[in-house]
Amino acid sequence: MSVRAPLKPGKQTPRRAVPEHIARPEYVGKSGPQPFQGSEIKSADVIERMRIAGQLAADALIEVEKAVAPGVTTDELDRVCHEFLCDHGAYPSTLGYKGYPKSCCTSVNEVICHGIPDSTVLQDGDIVNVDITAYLNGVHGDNNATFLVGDVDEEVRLLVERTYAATMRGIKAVRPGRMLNTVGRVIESYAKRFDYGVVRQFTGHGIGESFHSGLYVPHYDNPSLDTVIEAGMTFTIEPMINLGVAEHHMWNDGWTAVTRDGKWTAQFEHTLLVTEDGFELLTMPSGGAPSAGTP
Ligand SMILES: COc1cccc(Cn2ccc3cc(C(=O)NO)cnc32)c1
Ligand SMILES: [Co+2]
Ligand SMILES: [Co+2]
Ligand SMILES: [Co+2]
Repeated sequence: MSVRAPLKPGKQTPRRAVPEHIARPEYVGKSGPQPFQGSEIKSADVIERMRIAGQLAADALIEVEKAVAPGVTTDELDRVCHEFLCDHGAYPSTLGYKGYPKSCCTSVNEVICHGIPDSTVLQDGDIVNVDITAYLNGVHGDNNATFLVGDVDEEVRLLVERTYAATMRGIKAVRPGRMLNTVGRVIESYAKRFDYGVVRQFTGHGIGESFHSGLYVPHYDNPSLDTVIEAGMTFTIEPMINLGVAEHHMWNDGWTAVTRDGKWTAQFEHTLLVTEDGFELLTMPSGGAPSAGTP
């Protein structure tokens, strides 16, 4: 296995501008918590708008995937994401969200989530998760994928492949009337086959006119979760699965979570709608084939 030194924060570029005509989410320019007021059951109109925002977020992820290569900085990935979303009239939801400074999250190797794009240069053998949320016509679409950078070790490649498989197993368990805990139970039981750590601190979430609603979607078995899945709900499933322990610690940038033991981690995310007989993925690209990790 190529010995890659542990990651350290790089240098950040100044905040990117968003054209004035592009509508901002309610939290931009505001500090402090923005309490969620909506309903978890979305109207047909919100759902239709989420289909469009979700497809754009998925297309943005594919555009960024094309830029992933050894020698490319994570800030370059942020530029590609930012320009793609703005060119299509969307606001990058993470920019200014709780003060977050960039238009996507780029989480390399042992970074679990919320890695900040910077001067970090991707190296052959790395993995990088890119998390993109598009805000368009008043609604958010949130997705992420973990990409291989050049030639990745078998153990790490298997982690990525199995994390995608675990994500899809969790998604396929969604249907109205089921307990929401079913999602976490199937994800965790699959990950445990390989002795992987399933992150507990960060969960999936309700999403729609708000980036995060009050709904939490754990990716582990939590028998005390008494939420029943209902048609019309829209939420993300975004498990973070580690080669080693599930625990994390935070960098002192206040955003970046890394694995406690320094072992590498992978993640995939979709935004989905609960339908009368199951689910509909809202973050499918316009070209049809979803982004990386799909064997
Ligand atoms: C204040 O504390 C924190 C710490 C970390 C992150 C943030 C805020 N934030 C920034 C980007 C981001 C993305 C998601 C997301 O759902 N990805 O799938 C969630 N939160 C996010 C705040
Ligand atoms: Co996330
Ligand atoms: Co996301
Ligand atoms: Co999310």
